[in-house]
Amino acid sequence: TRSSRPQRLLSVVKKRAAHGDPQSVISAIDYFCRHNEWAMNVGDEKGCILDSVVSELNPERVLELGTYCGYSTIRIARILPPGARLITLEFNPDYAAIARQVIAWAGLEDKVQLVEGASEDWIPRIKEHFGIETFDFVFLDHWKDRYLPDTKLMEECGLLRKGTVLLADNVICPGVPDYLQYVRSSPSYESYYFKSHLEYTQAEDGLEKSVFLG
Ligand SMILES: Nc1ncnc2c1ncn2CCOCCNC(=O)c1cc(-c2ccc(F)cc2)cc(O)c1O
Ligand SMILES: [Mg+2]
Repeated sequence: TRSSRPQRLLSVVKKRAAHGDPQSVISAIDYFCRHNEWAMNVGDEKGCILDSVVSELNPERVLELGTYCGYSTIRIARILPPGARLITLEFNPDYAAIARQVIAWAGLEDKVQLVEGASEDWIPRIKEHFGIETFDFVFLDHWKDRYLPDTKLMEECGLLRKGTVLLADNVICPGVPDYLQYVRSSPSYESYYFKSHLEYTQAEDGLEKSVFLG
């Protein structure tokens, strides 16, 4: 049967990117998705905004919701300080299997822990399972109707501290209206919208950066 889109992405990475070179993996994926076949990676334009938010924060403990093929996982992991750790949750086992190989090809497996399962099942177990108190940075890029309930769940589970930064992808396209309304009106968050475009297209999209105030 025909290969899957994630399988085609992995084969492009193995053919075009240098093993152990995260930037070449990022460039190979972006070239393929722009010129051959669109895929739902955060992409190069929003990816540069992601890079700037992460490098300004220098987070030690990072959570990513929604791994897909690991594109944003390696964008984040490649600029983390030594000793920093990224936990990424992926629901789809086929995506997870591809993401593990993409992360390994980039040589970043020591900084990344990929966990398979639904965010709502894993978020309440992160503290005791990973021995983590709170996260410094959370990247939301999973089911758009899970952004809000999972943010409230992270609050309830004490995974956020004063200053924790949430960065949400796709706040315009596909859109997360309930999440946006919450972080922009809640006194517990200071929010900022980075206007950009949907990956590899000219459609509007953007990232919402929200600082938890405790
Ligand atoms: N751990 C977990 N717990 C729960 N659920 C989980 C999970 N891990 C994964 N999932 C499942 C969902 O994963 C993928 C979510 N991402 C998107 O759907 C997405 C869609 C578009 C898009 C598509 C079509 C258009 F026309 C225009 C835009 C663009 C994007 O940038 C997107 O990120
Ligand atoms: Mg996305």
